[in-house]
Amino acid sequence: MHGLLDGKRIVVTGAARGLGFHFAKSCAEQGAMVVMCDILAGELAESAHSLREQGYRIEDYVIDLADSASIDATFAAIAESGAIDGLVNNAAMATGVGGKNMIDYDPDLWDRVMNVNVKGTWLVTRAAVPLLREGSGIVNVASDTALWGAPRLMAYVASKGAVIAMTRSMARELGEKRIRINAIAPGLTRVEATEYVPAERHQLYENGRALAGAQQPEDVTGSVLWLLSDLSGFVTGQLIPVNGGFIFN
Ligand SMILES: NC(=O)C1=CN([C@@H]2O[C@H](COP(=O)(O)OP(=O)(O)OC[C@H]3O[C@@H](n4cnc5c(N)ncnc54)[C@H](O)[C@@H]3O)[C@@H](O)[C@H]2O)C=CC1
Ligand SMILES: Cc1ncc2c(c1O)C(=O)OC2
Repeated sequence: MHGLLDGKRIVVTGAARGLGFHFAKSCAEQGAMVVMCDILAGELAESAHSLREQGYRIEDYVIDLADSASIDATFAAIAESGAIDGLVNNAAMATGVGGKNMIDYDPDLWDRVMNVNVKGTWLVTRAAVPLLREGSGIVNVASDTALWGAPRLMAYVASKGAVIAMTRSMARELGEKRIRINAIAPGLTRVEATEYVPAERHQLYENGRALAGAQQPEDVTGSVLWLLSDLSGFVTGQLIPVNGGFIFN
């Protein structure tokens, strides 16, 4: 069996559910050993167990991106079993952060969203870098809402814009270590976290795509696998929208 990620050890944050779970699973299917991290301890244990039952090599760690001590402790534990070959910065506050316009938005929620989505991505990347082998790839999961400016989702949109900009800056620094870092910008994808999104919003996306219709997690995994693999070995600092060709204006 030859997989795109044979023998690589890949860390995926936010892997208990949603897109992160699909990224973890597809990395495992491509031959990787996967380190699944999430704040949801119970769901993480169940998800890791379900993949182990399918014969995959999975480690799982509880982590809180809002707590730098938790991040450093998790990566110290990961380091005990050796180096890593890739990282997917997928965890983010993506649920319960929208629906309010900018006038009514709660400043404390703004702080939490920025803290987890932006600072958390930096702190995780910082903790991972000493463990990453030369040639490794990092994938930051942004969102196409940052490209077209989804309304009533302001803090989230701002946080993803920051992730995109941070990716470009980090690429220049990490290039010195021969580590690549890129971002993807998925469109609205059908997962538990987006079930609350009103039907009209789903319709707007689905009708606005060059490839019309619903976006599933399976539509996003290929881009992550490619960016983690040696096939993208000269690609860094880039943003790849993975949204079926959503038309922005
Ligand atoms: N579903 C969608 O339509 C889209 C999602 N995205 C992005 O994809 C990524 C995954 O989101 P979904 O699967 O949709 O949502 P989700 O809410 O199911 O997944 C997010 C995961 O991150 C974890 N997480 C949240 N806060 C954390 C913290 N402080 N520490 C550690 N883990 C934490 C959650 O427990 C959860 O498992 C996010 O970065 C999201 O912004 C981007 C574009 C579209
Ligand atoms: C929470 C949330 N709500 C709506 C949307 C997204 C999202 O993550 C997204 O990325 O595109 C639209």
